[in-house]
Amino acid sequence: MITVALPKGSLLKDTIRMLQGAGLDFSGFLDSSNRQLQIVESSGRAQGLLVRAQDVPVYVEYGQAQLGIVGYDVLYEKEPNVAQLADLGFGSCRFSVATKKDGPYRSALDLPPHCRVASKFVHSARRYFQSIDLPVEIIPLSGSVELGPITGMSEAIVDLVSTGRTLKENNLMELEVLFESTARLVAHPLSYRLNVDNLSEYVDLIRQQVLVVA
Ligand SMILES: Nc1ncnc2c1ncn2[C@@H]1O[C@H](COP(=O)(O)OP(=O)(O)OP(=O)(O)O)[C@@H](O)[C@H]1O
Ligand SMILES: O=P(O)(O)OC[C@H]1O[C@H](OP(=O)(O)OP(=O)(O)O)[C@H](O)[C@@H]1O
Repeated sequence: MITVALPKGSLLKDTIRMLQGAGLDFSGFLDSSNRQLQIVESSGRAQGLLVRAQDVPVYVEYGQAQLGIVGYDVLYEKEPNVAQLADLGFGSCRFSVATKKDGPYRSALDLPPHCRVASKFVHSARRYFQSIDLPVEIIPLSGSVELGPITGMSEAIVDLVSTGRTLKENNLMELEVLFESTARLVAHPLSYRLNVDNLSEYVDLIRQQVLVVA
C-alpha cells in the first residue's frame, strides 16, 4: 500500500480532485466533522496523511509517504531531497518582493543596503537578495507579513501573491516577481527508483490527470 501526503489548506481541494481522477479517493479529508489525519482510501490500495503544506516534503523525504503534493515555493525554500515528478497546474501564485505603494522604491534594486525584509520564506528571500548583491536583514515571520512595511518594521516583504488582493487592500505593490509557483507531485527518490508498490502506476495516472485538466 502506498502512502500519499496531502497538504492541508488552499491546495487540499484540488489535490483531492486530482487524486480522485487517478482513482484514489481521499474526499474524507474534506469532511469537517472528521479529525482523522490518516485515512485508508476506499479501495484499500493507498493511505493518505493530512499534513501542513510545509511538512509534505518532510514526510516524503523521510519515506513515511512515497508521494506528496506541495507548492513549488515550499520546495524552493526547503530544498528537500525529493524527486519532482509533475507540475500539477493548480495552486498558481507568484513569489514576489513588495513594498508600500506610496513609498520611494520602484524596483528591488532601489532598496537601500541593510534595509529590513520580512518573510515567511527566509532562505528564498536571502538567496534572492544575495543574487542581486544587496545585503539585507531578513525578519522571519509566520504570517501576515504585509504588516512589516505597514508598521514600519521592514521596508519590504517577500511573499506569495495570488489574486493580489492582500497587497492591494494593504496599500502595497509588487517590486519584482521572483518566480511563479504551482503545485507539484513529489516522490521519495528511492521508492520511485525501485518502483515500490507499483508507484509508477499511480504517478502515470496522476500525470494523465494533468493532461485531462489542461
Ligand atoms: N494566495 C495564496 N497564498 C498562499 N499560498 C498559496 C496561495 N495560492 C496558492 N498557494 C499555494 O498553496 C500552498 C499552501 O498555502 P496555505 O496558505 O494553504 O498554507 P500555508 O500558509 O503555507 O501553511 P499554514 O497555513 O500551515 O501555515 C502554498 O505553499 C502555495 O504553493
Ligand atoms: O494575493 P492574495 O490572493 O491576496 O493572496 C496572498 C496572501 O495569501 C497568503 O497568506 P495566507 O492566506 O496563507 O495567510 P498568512 O498571511 O497567515 O500566511 C500570502 O502570504 C498572502 O498574504
